[in-house]
Amino acid sequence: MSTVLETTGLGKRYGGTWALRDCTLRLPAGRVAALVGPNGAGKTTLLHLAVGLLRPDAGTVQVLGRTPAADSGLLTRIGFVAQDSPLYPDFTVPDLLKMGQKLNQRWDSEFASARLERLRIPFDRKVGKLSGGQRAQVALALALAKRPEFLLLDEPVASLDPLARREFLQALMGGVADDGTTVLLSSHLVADLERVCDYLIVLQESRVQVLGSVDDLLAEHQVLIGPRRAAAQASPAGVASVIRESHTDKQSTLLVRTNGPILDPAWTTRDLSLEDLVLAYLADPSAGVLPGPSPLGMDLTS
Ligand SMILES: Nc1ncnc2c1ncn2[C@@H]1O[C@H](COP(=O)(O)OP(=O)(O)OP(=O)(O)O)[C@@H](O)[C@H]1O
Repeated sequence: MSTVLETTGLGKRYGGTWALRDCTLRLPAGRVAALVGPNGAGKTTLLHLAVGLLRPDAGTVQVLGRTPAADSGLLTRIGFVAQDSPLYPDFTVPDLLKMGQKLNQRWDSEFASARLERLRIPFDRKVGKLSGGQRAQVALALALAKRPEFLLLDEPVASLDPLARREFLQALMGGVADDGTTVLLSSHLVADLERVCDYLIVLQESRVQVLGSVDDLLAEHQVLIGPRRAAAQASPAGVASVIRESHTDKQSTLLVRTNGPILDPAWTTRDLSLEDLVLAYLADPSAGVLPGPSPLGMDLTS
């Protein structure tokens, strides 16, 4: 399977502080990847390195087999919606559509106009006078109209109301499904991402903490509910590591990474949501799932 984004030991430093460090990851083509992590984890830095707005201080980054920042031809093949959807404030939507047409060979003007008309975005008003959510919709329409091979979005839904958020993500999926576009989408709204993303990258403290296909990650994690266990007690067979645990007087609830089936009848098992998984890892910066020979023999990178 071809690779759209590949980083090796990638790092970016501001003064003496690393904004992103030792970042090694591979995003296969056709994936819709969620990029999550707490404030300041390095998400925007990674996206800016990938689109060539920043140059690495360590390691390498390759997008579609090329080096961003050194290859301006790459810009015609990628779409980027930056945080807060910056657009020329004095331009109207038709101005932006005209500019997009001039600058992009594969530009789909009809798609962008139809989409923005359907969303009732005012065409006669300067975009600086649109609401934050309307600007986000304009920015997405412009990015999709490029028909990019790789689309990167930095917190695109943060300013949208819940209904608009759902519509935005549906439009995103509709817009990319036919073309097989690879998407990398940063957001704090993990529950929303669960519906649309099939790949997960968690950054924490400027490093990659979790990386892999959502299906594989959910398959190898489970919630176990059983009798209250003592602090030093061994985990049941099939548990590779306990990511998070909570206890009542009589009962323990463990979120675990497995390396085999849990057959001990004392424990009831339950699947977990992507949000549960992400929150558990974020709560424990020392835990991590990175590609390599996995306990279940799954290749987390494909
Ligand atoms: N221009 C800059 N100068 C100095 N430090 C910076 C600069 N940009 C980012 N940083 C620092 O780099 C780290 C990573 O920032 P980044 O914006 O990549 O995080 P983020 O995960 O996108 O955060 P958020 O979720 O808040 O948007 C932070 O500690 C931030 O303060």
